[in-house]
Amino acid sequence: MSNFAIETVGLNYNFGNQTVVKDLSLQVPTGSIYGFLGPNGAGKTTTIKILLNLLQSPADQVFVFGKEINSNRIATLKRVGALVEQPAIYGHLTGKENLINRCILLGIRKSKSDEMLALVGLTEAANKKSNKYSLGMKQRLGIALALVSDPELLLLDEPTNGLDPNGIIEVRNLMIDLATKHKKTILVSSHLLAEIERTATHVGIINKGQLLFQGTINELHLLSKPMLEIEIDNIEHAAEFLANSGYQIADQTDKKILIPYTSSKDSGTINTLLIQNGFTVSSLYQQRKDLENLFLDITKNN
Ligand SMILES: Nc1ncnc2c1ncn2[C@@H]1O[C@H](COP(=O)(O)OP(=O)(O)OP(=O)(O)O)[C@@H](O)[C@H]1O
Repeated sequence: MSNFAIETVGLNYNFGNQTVVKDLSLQVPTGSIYGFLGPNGAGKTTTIKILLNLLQSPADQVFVFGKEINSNRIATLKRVGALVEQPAIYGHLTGKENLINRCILLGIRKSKSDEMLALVGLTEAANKKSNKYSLGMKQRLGIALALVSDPELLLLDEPTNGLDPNGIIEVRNLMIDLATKHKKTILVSSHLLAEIERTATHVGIINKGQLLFQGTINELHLLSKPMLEIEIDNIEHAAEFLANSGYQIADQTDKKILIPYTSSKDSGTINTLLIQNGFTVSSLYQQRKDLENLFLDITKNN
């Protein structure tokens, strides 16, 4: 049996004469949180719709749980839950009523609704009309609806899009819980590198329908080394001092010096060293890369 919950083999997909997915070979390990990262229009939603057989792929290019999707549609999709675009919620019903509705539709005992509410942290809001829910609560209800059938695999298309910081944290923690405590495999799409870095164990990066990188989150970090950004006075002397102390200067502006980030302990040591030698350090932090910089790193490394 394949170790991949999802495997695509040279997948191609066109809308008319526009090719939106090109030779895409995804490998999503069972039990992973796979961050599917790419800018708007990269082809993420199209790929997710293909994985759900909402768009039909050519034969023998998409395998879910090791089975070809087109010829095993019903059996495979029974094991998959999804949240694509807006969650299908009846606003005039409470969260619990929405879930009971789904249980009835799927022929599942109604008491499952309480388990799902607890799982996504909505027990207290169970009897509130869902149109009174915050966006984060609505997303969590959407995920609960996708979980009613107890799927092994969850496909979440930009689940934190449009959420406030609290909502983002709620959804993020829920994904981590589902993967670690409930052993779900999760494919989650996003256009934000920082978002994926906080949850994913594995990453696939797509641009213009093509896979640029695929690997573990650690492999991604090796490829795209984080930097320590030091804002400091007397910049020329500080850079010279750091270089003489054995640190590699990766970049320098008139206010900041960048050196490769190693650990928070090393950052502390550098801070102490600079202060003891008479420099004033205004800030010192690990620079976060955005997707654009990551693309540059990947292209350089290839
Ligand atoms: N139904 C459709 N008909 C024609 N073209 C489409 C259709 N759906 C998507 N596209 C085009 O396919 C390309 C990929 O879109 P897709 O929605 O898959 O990207 P995405 O990575 O999910 O981006 P976003 O985050 O903006 O949704 C885009 O150029 C889009 O305009």
